[in-house]
Amino acid sequence: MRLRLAAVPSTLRAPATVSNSSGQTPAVAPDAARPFASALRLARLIPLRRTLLTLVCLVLAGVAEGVSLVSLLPLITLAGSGSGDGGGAGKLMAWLSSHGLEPSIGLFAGALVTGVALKAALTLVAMRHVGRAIADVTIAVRLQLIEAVLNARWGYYVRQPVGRFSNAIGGEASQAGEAYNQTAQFVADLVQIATYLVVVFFFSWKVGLLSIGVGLLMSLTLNRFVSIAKRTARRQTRHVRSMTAALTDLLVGIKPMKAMGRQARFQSLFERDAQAIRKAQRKQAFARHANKALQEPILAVCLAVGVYVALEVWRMPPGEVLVMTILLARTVIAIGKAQQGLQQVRIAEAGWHSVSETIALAQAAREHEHGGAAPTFERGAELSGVTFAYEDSGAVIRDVSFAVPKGRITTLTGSSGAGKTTTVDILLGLNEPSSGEVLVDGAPLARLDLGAWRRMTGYVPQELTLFHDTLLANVTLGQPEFDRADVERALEAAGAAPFVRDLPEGLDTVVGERGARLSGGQRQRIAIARALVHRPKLLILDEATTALDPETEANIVRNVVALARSTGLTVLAISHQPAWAEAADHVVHLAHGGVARIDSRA
Ligand SMILES: Nc1ncnc2c1ncn2[C@@H]1O[C@H](COP(=O)(O)OP(=O)(O)OP(=O)(O)O)[C@@H](O)[C@H]1O
Repeated sequence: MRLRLAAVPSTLRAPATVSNSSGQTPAVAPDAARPFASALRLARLIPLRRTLLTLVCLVLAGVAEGVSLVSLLPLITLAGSGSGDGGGAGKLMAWLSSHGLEPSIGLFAGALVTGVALKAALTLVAMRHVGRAIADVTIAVRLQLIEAVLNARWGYYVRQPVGRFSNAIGGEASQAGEAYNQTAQFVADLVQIATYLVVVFFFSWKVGLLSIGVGLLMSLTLNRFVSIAKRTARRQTRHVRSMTAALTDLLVGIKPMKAMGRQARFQSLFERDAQAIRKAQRKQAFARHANKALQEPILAVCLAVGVYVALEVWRMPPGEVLVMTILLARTVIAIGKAQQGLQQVRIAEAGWHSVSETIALAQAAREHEHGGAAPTFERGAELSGVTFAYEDSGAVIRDVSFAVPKGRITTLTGSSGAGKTTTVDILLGLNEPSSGEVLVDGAPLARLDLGAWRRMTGYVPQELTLFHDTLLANVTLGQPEFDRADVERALEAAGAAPFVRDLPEGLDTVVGERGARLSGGQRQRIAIARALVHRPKLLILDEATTALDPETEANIVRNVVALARSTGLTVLAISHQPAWAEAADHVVHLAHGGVARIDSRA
């Protein structure tokens, strides 16, 4: 089954950037100022062997290209004059002769062709590894994000706009792969430049220095466009993230807006982001083209100066000057290509930085579910003197104490905002009390295995969400250990069996986006079945029957009471409905954040 990440509460207008609970960007957030830092962090996501193999292939490709370049000068010299001279070509031919290799056009032409062919083959192998690495990086980032997000504390979800995750898992994760790709290309460009420089220095240190000077001049002149591309890419990523978050929120709550004909108003919300994205894209395109376009004039000027200096000042032989010109041109072109590559790295990094910030924030909010003692549930649970305050607010509940005895039905009631849901969240360990404690069979929840405790419970929230999937998958939550018989038993207890039987496709009916193809009451009954299918020891219902007619509600209450009496199921129901108060063994009245009174059945 394909269940999506559960929708979580979010604000309509998402902030463009987020911080952790203390308002700080976490220490693990990427530092874009350090060159190659991002590439190293990306490389850690894939096997080291692959990165090393890629680097080795690139370096060997550089050596092969060096061999072909070194062969070029004597080849031209031999073709022109038939003999070597006192320059670099002459030295090379003398060295070859002293090692028993007779310099000839055939030898150098063979070396040239072999070098070029080897370079092409090795580059192909390197890029094949890069291709695999891109796929590995992208999937590793996605899995890391999913793992981090699913294991974060409850408070984290409340603060995050859900669209941030959709954006991160899609476009931004792909950009992480692209950042790796561009960095690999950039490294290949650097190896090529190094090869050219070695060859140039081999023939003439003066031309070597000239090449470095030209390269530096080109880098300094064009670096501004790299910075512009980096800045605009980051701005674009931020606004796309903000836009996606806002649109996701809007779509989740589109029904009332459509019903009231107010959706058009919200279009203006996207205007600011759309304008900012347009501006950033324009600037980025300009920076990319300017970087490319300015390289040719710089190259032409440098070549003209270089040829003039070589011929008129250094009085180099014309054959050698011709080869040097070729080498200088290729070096400068390679530097220009590397400059463009760096620009692409900076652009792709923006998405990678954004997704890694999302991962870092989720990891910083990691919940440690496991590690404590395995809980038992023989006597029941208890809140003992619990006080709790949300961030930046006063205490929502104060000194709350009551028991949820095993096999009994406890109803929690109180006015809106009294703190009922907050209390249940504390019982489930979703929120930690500021003082006081939750006890399960007398053991503090803080010392128990939270995951095991939660697996003992069935929970139906106030704002329930069904997934765009079949009824079967919605009840089992995709867990294969539950068969159709388990699901039918749960549907029966939840009072959903009759309407499911009437559906043409029964359990295989797809319920639509957030269960939109079912009525509110039908959705509630499916959610109750979902909470019962794994035979929990504690069933928590947060206003779970509010959408039902009194008869259907009474039927469900009867079923749940029968389950409690026959199986020892413990029930905690938040409800204002008389049916739950009448069925309860204990009714806990919350008022102004405290327990006003507890009514117990004689
Ligand atoms: N995530 C949150 N951050 C800050 N304040 C919150 C948060 N959730 C709830 N509150 C506040 O805590 C108080 C109690 O909310 P809670 O949802 O527990 O009330 P309730 O009794 O369940 O209300 P209702 O019957 O309306 O569902 C309210 O004042 C609410 O505004």
